[in-house]
This record gives sequence, structure tokens and C-alpha cells, in this order.
Amino acid sequence: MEKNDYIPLFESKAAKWRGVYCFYAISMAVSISLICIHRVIHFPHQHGLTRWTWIGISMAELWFIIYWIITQFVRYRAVSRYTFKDRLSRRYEDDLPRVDIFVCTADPQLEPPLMVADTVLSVMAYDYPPEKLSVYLSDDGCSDMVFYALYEASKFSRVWLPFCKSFNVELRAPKAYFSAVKQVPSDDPTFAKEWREVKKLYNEMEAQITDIMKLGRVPDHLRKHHKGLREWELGVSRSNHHTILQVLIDRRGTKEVDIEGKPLPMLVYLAREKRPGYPHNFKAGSMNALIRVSSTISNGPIILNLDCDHNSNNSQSVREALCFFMDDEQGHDIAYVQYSQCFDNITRNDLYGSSLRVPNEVELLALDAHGGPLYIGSCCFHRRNALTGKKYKKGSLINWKQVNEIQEPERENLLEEIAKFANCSYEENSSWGKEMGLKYGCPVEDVVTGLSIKCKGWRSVHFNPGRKGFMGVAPVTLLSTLIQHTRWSEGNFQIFLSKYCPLIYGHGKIPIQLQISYLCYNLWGANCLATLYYVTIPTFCLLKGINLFPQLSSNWILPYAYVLLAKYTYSLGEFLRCGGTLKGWYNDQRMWLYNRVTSYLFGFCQTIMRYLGFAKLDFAITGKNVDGDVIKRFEQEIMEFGEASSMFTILATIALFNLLTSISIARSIIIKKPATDLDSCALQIILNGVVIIINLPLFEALFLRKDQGCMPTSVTCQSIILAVLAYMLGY
Ligand SMILES: O=c1ccn([C@@H]2O[C@H](COP(=O)(O)OP(=O)(O)O[C@H]3O[C@H](CO)[C@@H](O)[C@H](O)[C@H]3O)[C@@H](O)[C@H]2O)c(=O)[nH]1
Ligand SMILES: [Mn+2]
Repeated sequence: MEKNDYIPLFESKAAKWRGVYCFYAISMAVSISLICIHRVIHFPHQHGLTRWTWIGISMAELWFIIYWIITQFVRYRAVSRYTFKDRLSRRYEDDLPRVDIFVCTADPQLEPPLMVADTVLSVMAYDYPPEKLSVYLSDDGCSDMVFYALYEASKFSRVWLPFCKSFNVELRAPKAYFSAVKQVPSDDPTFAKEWREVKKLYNEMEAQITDIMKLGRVPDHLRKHHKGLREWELGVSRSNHHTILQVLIDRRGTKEVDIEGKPLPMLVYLAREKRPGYPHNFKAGSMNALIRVSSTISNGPIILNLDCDHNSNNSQSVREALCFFMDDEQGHDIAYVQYSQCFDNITRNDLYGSSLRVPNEVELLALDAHGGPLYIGSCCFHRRNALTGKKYKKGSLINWKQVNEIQEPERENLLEEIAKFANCSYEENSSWGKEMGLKYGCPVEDVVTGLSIKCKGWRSVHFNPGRKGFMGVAPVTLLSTLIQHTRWSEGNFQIFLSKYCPLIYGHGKIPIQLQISYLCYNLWGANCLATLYYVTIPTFCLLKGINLFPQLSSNWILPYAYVLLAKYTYSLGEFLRCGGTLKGWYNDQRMWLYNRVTSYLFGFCQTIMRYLGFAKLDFAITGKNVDGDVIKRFEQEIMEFGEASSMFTILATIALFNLLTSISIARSIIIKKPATDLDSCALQIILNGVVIIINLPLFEALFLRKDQGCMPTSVTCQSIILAVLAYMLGY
């Protein structure tokens, strides 16, 4: 093709709001420098506690400053991407590549099979030639109920796909569609008739799967429906079973068509072999098994990786992603296109801060501008070559026509033969999990894999279209949110301490801005100590009459006040600009604190314990099928405690200690005790007040609420004792 024939398939726009940002960043930098000067020249002369607490607070602030600088690297630039799907169709409609879609599930109790079926149906229904789509489900739970749900989904797809395509239904996850469209949506009698029929079939499928779940197994009379179910008769347990590989829809056959006679996407079920003594490496292990198995079945050069709790929300996503990979000039070095992770169960004020608003709308855009947003494990399209570990060679261009012609795998491969790729001994003495495929040994296998892909010369792209590509399920309780963040902070901190530390591993391979941007996540866990210090020691010093901040009447208060105001105003502005509410921001600040003093602390400690050999890697799956009162409270934005957890003890102790102190200080102010000099301890009092305001819902759960989600008595007792002890120590 001639150079001047080139028509871009996507465009990139840099952000506009840099002026405001520059003012903020420069003024913050000046104030921070003044704070540092204040800390040095007012270093206390007296020995003992005063000096030590001063050293402590200076260290904590130094950490915050370093971390603040790092977070500026995911702020000062931004790029947004826009695709031209019509150009893609015009140029490549006949040469569109095969696309393999991997969906991972791991536990039928925590991840309801109906949800898995829904996700699978949503991606089968993409607006894409079905003969080029293959959907693979990896079931780490090895459950016949999941298999049965998939079998039901394969039957339902025969009506669902033509229905979506003929009536341009955009929401192609049936559950999401029927909850959004509860009544017959149109006067058109053909549509109304079909809508009713499809809904009836969906309800039947739903009822069937729900019944099986209630029963806890597939009943005998249903076993005969699919030969694949016989596999479970051979004695299968979750952690000890042979490989089960079943093709539910084989597009190579002629019979596999929908009710209109059109071909269907291929649908494959895989439960890789698990044996005691063989590490299965969690999700990374199942992705690698899928990569190998799919390479001999469909071998699509593009792979979409989805968690079972993220369904497609936009029928055009495959085409959009291809606009990046297939762009003649800018596309050849793109290894993956990461879509924003969005969630459809977020309440208005997002109580647990799970919407990833700021990362999606700000941080990932900056990472993109630096050449490579993170791979965050789901909603990500990959180039197969890059994912399996190939390096990018400059000037290597892909001929999409050839890819389709040449790499069609052998048709006569027997399933048994392919299944060996998923055997647990297959990876012994191989480079899978190290140089090939997703990396093992890290709770955020995705982040470390993405980093390593970029260090092999590839680039990545972040995409956040107006109509979101995917919708996921965010945790609905405080504890599951904190556990999720523990896993994330642990994995990220582990990367920092390992040979994959972006500063070392990425040195000379990726831009320095990108290395530092990665640190923003890698160092999440490290925030715990400084934050813990800040919410306890200044309060403690209030009781002791030690002043850690300048007096209200001194000019030195100005930089402190400015930093506080500017930081929070900016963060609020950023939050609102990304579509959040004021109360949502308040909730976000609470989660900021809670994550830092519990999840990050646990993540930080666990990483260190693992280095010392005291702990083993684990992957705590987030529960997705919570219902009853818990879900009601979630919808009403009432914070869920309920379970006795040491994390809650930490939170309640901090809150109660601050409360006790504030009562005691208020008392001394009222009786005008000379030791409490308001002028000197104003900032400490403000800090103490902020901690209390942030914790209002927690106090409610401790003292006022009576529902099942209130603070468990054991936690209340423990934290009261601890808080009183701390208070007495200071008093
Ligand atoms: O042994 C396992 C454990 C988990 N999973 C799957 O991994 C996915 C993510 O698990 P989930 O419990 O939903 O964790 P989240 O915290 O919601 O996941 C986020 O964080 C993970 C890394 O910690 C990423 O892998 C995910 O893509 C990202 O959405 C799910 O589809 C699971 O079925 C497996 O396949 N095998
Ligand atoms: Mn999830």
C-alpha cells in the first residue's frame, strides 16, 4: 500500500486542562518545600518523646511528599483514544481476524453459574462474524453445574444471538437486558412477539440453573442431556481431577447454527487438570492453559480476556479494539488494549469507592500518554504473540489476510490430544509462567505480565468509550472490598520488591515516566505506615501536650493550610469532574483511610512474610452472589460490618481512640485547662476532627445500629479495650 493511502483507524487527543493543573502542581511544590524547611528549622531541642514524635511526623510527611510526586506522574499528561469503526469495516471487513475470548471462573458458590452463562452469552453476541469468534470458559472450580449452565447457554444462544442482531439490541447480556427492559419495549408486533418468546426461554433457563444450584448438583435426569456430563462420573473433586475439555458448539460442524440458520461462535469448556502437589497458579495458570488449548483449536491472533463477572455492554467492542491493532501505521507495536473496568452495581454515592473513577478517567489516560497503561486482568484485548511472550521486532508488520489463511489450525486434532495442553505436568521444566504467558507467583499476575510485555518493546493502549465496553460486579461489602485491596496491594508491593521492580526491570526498556507511574500502584502498600502514624500519633500528642504543627498565629501555618486545602480541593474537583458526587467523595476519603490502615498494612506485611518464607501465595476470590439483607443495605449505602475481622478491630480502635481524645480535649478547653493551648494545637485538633467525621458511619455501626450489618460485639469490645489503653497511655 502506498504511504499516502493511509487512513488512521483511531485518533488520540491530548487533554486540555493543563493550565489549572500546572498552577496546582507548582503551588503545591512550593508549599511542600516550605513545610520541609519548617520541619528542619523547628526541630525540637528537648530530648525524649517530643523529638521522636517530631522525627516520626517528618518521616511520614517525607513519605507523603515522595508519594505525591509519584502520583503527579499519572496526572500531568493524558491522552484519550477514539476509533473509526466504519473505516475498519471498509478496509478490512473480509480480512477480520479470528478472535478468541477467554472467560475465567473459579467457584460456583462465589461466582454464580448464571452470571457466568450471562457473560458468555454477551460475548457470543458480539457484532462480529460468528465463524471468527471462539469463546472459551476456564472453570477452575471444575463444577458440573457450571458446565450445565454453559450447556443451557449454548442452547439459548440459538435464539438470543439472532434476536439481538435482528433488533439491534445493544445490551447483549440477557440478564442485564431483561432487568433493564422489563416490559415489551415496542409496539412492533413482530418484535413484541419475539421479545416475549425470548424472555420466556430465558426465564426457563434461569429457573433450570437456579434449581440446580439449590440442589447443589446436576440431577440424574439432566445428565443425559450432554455427553460432557459423563466426565464428572469418573470421580472428580475440585482440587483433584483430570482435564475436562468439551466443545459445546463446534463451528466446524454444519449443524451448529442458530434458529435462522446462521453460524454460531465456537464454545469450549475447559477445566484444566488439578492434582495435589502441583501448583495450579490460580488465574494465571488457567489463562496459560487457555492460551495453549485455544492455539490448537482456533488460534485467533487476538485474545480477549474477561473475568466471569464482567459482561459485554457494547456489541462493537471487538471492532473497536481491532481499530487499534489493525491501524497500518500506529498499530503494529500495540500489544494490548485495556478497556476501563466499569461496574453496574455501584450505588449513587459509591460507598466503598469501587468505581475506579479516578483511575479510569485520569490515571490510565496518563499511563497511556507515557506509552502503556497497566493490564488489569479483565476487559483487555491482547495480541496473542505478545501475550505468549514474543518480543516486538521493529518494522515487523502483520499481514491480516495471511494470518487468517495460514494459521488456521489442523482440523483433525482430537480433543484428547489437545487436552494434554491443560495437564498439570505440561508446564514442568518449561518457561510457561516465566518467559511465556502470564507470570506466576504474584497476586496481580496481570500487572506484572503487562509490565513485562512492555519491556519487550510493545506498547499498550487504554480505551474508555462513551458506551462502556464492559460492566462488572464490584464487591458489595466492606470486608470483601478490603480483602480485594489487600490482594492488590500485596501483589503490587511484591512487584516492587522483586526483580520486576519497574525502576530496575524497566530501566532502558520503557520511558522513565512510565516506570514511575507504575510505582504509584506498586507502592500502594507502603502507604500504610505513614497513614497509620498520621491518624494516631498527632492525637496521642494532643493528650501529651506535644505540638507537632506550627501555631495558628505563626506564618508557618500557611504552607500547611495551603497544602491541606489545595490537595483536598483538587481531589474533590477531580472526583466531581469524573462524574462523582460530593458524598461519593466523602465516602472515597473514608475508603482511602480504611484501605491504607488495613488492606495496605496487611498486604505490606504479607509480602514481607512471604519473602521471609512464612506465608504462601493465595488468591481470595471476591464473592459475587450476596443477597438478602446484605444487598439491601448495600443499595441503601449502609456500611456493612457484621463479620468479626481483625481489620474492623483496627478501624474501630483508631476511630474510638480519636473520639476519646476529642472528648477529653473538648473538656479541657471548656474548663480552660492551661495545658491545651488552642493556638498551638489547632492543626492537631483539626486532624483529630477530620478522623472523627470520616468515621461517622463506623460510630453508627458501633453504637446506634441494631441490624445484622452492625459492628459485631466481639470487635466492639476488643476495640474499646484497645482504645482505652491507648488513651490511658497518653493521658
Ligand atoms: O484460582 C483462581 C482464582 C481466580 N480466578 C478468576 O480470576 C478472576 C478474578 O477474580 P475476582 O475474585 O473477581 O477478583 P477481582 O479482585 O474482582 O479481580 C481483579 O483483580 C485480579 C487480580 O488480583 C485480576 O486478575 C482481575 O482481572 C481483576 O478484575 C475471576 O474471574 C476468577 O474466576 C481463576 O480463574 N482461578
Ligand atoms: Mn472481579
